[in-house]
Amino acid sequence: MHRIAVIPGDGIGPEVIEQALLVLDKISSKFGIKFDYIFIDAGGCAIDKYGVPIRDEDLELVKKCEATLLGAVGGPKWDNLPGNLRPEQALLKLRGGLKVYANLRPAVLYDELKDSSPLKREIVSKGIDILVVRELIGGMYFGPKGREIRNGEEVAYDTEIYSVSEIERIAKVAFEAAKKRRKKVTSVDKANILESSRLWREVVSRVAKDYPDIELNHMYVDNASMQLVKDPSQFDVILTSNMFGDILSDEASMIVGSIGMLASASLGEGSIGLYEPIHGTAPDIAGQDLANPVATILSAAMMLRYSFNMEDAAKAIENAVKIALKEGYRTRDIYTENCKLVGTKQMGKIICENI
Ligand SMILES: NC(=O)c1ccc[n+]([C@@H]2O[C@H](COP(=O)([O-])OP(=O)(O)OC[C@H]3O[C@@H](n4cnc5c(N)ncnc54)[C@H](O)[C@@H]3O)[C@@H](O)[C@H]2O)c1
Ligand SMILES: CC(C)[C@H](C(=O)O)[C@@H](O)C(=O)O
Ligand SMILES: [Mg+2]
Repeated sequence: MHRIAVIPGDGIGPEVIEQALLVLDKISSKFGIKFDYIFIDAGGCAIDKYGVPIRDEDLELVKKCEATLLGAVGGPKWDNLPGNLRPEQALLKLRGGLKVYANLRPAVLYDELKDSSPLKREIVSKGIDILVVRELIGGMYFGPKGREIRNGEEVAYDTEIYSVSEIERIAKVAFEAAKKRRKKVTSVDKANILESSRLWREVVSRVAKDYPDIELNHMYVDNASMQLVKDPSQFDVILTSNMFGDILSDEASMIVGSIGMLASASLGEGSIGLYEPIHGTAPDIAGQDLANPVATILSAAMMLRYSFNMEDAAKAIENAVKIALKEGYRTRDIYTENCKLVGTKQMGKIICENI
């Protein structure tokens, strides 16, 4: 029996979570393992219900679970609330509270989706298989921030701050991951301008000495965002900060077809993990059965792999997704000519049947 906190959230969150749970139910019956789901309100729906993005007691409940599966939070309805009361605060509280400092975001281009990538054939034909390792509980998201009056006018600030130990632990995650992959780490920073990036670069170079078999290169974030569309095949593991990782992972998702395909795992020291698609609540398509549930379904697969050590079950899900794509099923975001257009629910059903 594995206890999972399930946080559907807002917008398309509940729609994609519903499909991921159907997939987990199928895994449960195939692999003879029980999942105990604890449903928790967080995000805009919790603000409506309780007046806060996530209640303290719910955060404590989450901490007692082995893993958390989250849809997405936020939406225009809550956009004008003060920063500390916005739905997105729930995410930061969860990530910080669970101390999941390593956010793994794999961007893999499936052969079947080469036409869904906006990049030219000659670029995608070299293949794309990138793991973005994003630091998740430091940097500008968590540094000192505020508003005050200076020289008679209002100013606002957020602070990018990283300690040696924070950089060391995330760098180790990237190098360890590279060992099992193509043995290359590209550390992305802005060391030509930011002091925090200069420390980042120094520490990453130091950690690299413990990994002589791994090739390390450093790249400025502006160049990295350009190189990602020019020649994505040059990247294996991208190691970067919270803010740069947020931005680069959305870019990485589009070059492999759609943000609706990208899963993520957020891990700390133990096996407890937070699993969520990298996309948001997609208010423009919410409630219309248009969302691609694959990112959330693949996040559930990552949960089985990293928190429950169920490699076979994780592979069964990943394989079921590949078969659905091979058979030509596509949600609207990845649809190309001559494929079979399906909605959120049907995509989930087909993936379940393929397990
Ligand atoms: N992890 C999270 O909970 C999370 C992540 C990102 C954004 N958000 C929040 O979501 C809200 C909307 O943000 P946004 O519009 O900038 O980003 P978004 O990721 O929600 O949407 C961006 C675009 O991608 C499309 N899209 C996203 N997911 C999709 C899917 N599964 N299938 C098909 N198309 C998909 C949307 O329709 C939209 O056109 C904001 O409140 C934001 O703060 C939450
Ligand atoms: C909603 C927001 C707080 C979040 C982030 O910036 O981390 C999202 O964009 C993501 O990528 O998970
Ligand atoms: Mg993001």
